[in-house]
Amino acid sequence: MSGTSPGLTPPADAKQPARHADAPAPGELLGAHYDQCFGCGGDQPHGLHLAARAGEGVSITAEFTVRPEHQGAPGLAHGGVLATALDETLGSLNWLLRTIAVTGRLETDFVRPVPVGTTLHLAAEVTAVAGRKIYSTATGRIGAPDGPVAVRADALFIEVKVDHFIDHGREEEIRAAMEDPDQIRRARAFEVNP
Ligand SMILES: CCCCCCCCCCCCCC(=O)SCCNC(=O)CCNC(=O)[C@H](O)C(C)(C)COP(=O)(O)OP(=O)(O)OC[C@H]1O[C@@H](n2cnc3c(N)ncnc32)[C@H](O)[C@@H]1OP(=O)(O)O
Repeated sequence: MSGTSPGLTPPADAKQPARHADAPAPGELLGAHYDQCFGCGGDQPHGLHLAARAGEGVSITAEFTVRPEHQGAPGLAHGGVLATALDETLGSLNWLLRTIAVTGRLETDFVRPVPVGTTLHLAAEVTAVAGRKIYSTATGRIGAPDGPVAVRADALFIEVKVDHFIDHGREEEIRAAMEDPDQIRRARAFEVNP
C-alpha cells in the first residue's frame, strides 16, 4: 500500500505534467547532475552511481547495482540506500520538467529484501503538478525491468529558487560548482534551466 498519506494526494485542480521542449530525448542517458552527488555522482566513491535515462512523457528509468558498502543486514541492501535510489530517480524527473525542486515528502514501501550484487531497475513518472508541488511515483524491480518489485515510493517535490542551494549549502562546494566551466553541468548541479 503506498501513496495513502494526504500530503501525497494531488488536489482536484492539479494538472498533467508537461515535458519541457528541451528535455533529453527518450532513451538518452542523463548523466550525473553533480559529480559529488551521493545518488549519481561519478566522483563520489561511496555513492550509488545511479544511471538515469529519459523515458517517454515525464518518465525516467534508472539502474543501480547494490555493492557491499550498501549493506544493512549481512548481504542485503540497507533500506536507507534503497530510499536514496528512489529519491534520486524521482529527483531526476524534474530535469525533464526543467524545474528546480527538492524532496518534501518520500513515502517508501519495502516489499522484498535486495541482496548485494543485485541490479535494481527503477522506473519513475510525474503524475501531477499543482503550483510548486510535483507529485511522482517510482518502483524498483530486482534483476530486470520486469523483475519482481522490491521497493515502491510516492513523492512530493517542491519547486524552489536557485537561492535555496546558495542560502543553505556550504560555501566551498557552492563556489566550486559555480566555477565549473561546463555550463550544462553547472546548471544541473543546481537544477537550473541553462
Ligand atoms: C540526473 C538528472 C537530472 C537532474 C536531476 C537531478 C536530481 C537531483 C536529485 C537530488 C537528490 C534527490 C532530491 C533530494 O534529495 S533534495 C534534498 C532533500 N530535501 C530537502 O533538503 C528539502 C528540505 N525542505 C525544505 O527546504 C522546505 O521544507 C521546502 C523547500 C520543501 C518547502 O518549504 P517552502 O517554505 O519553500 O514551502 P512551504 O512550506 O510553503 O510549502 C509549499 C507547499 O508544499 C507543501 N509541503 C511542503 N512540504 C511538504 C511535505 N513534507 N509534505 C506535504 N506537503 C508539503 C506545503 O503544505 C505547501 O502546500 P500549499 O499550502 O501551497 O498547498
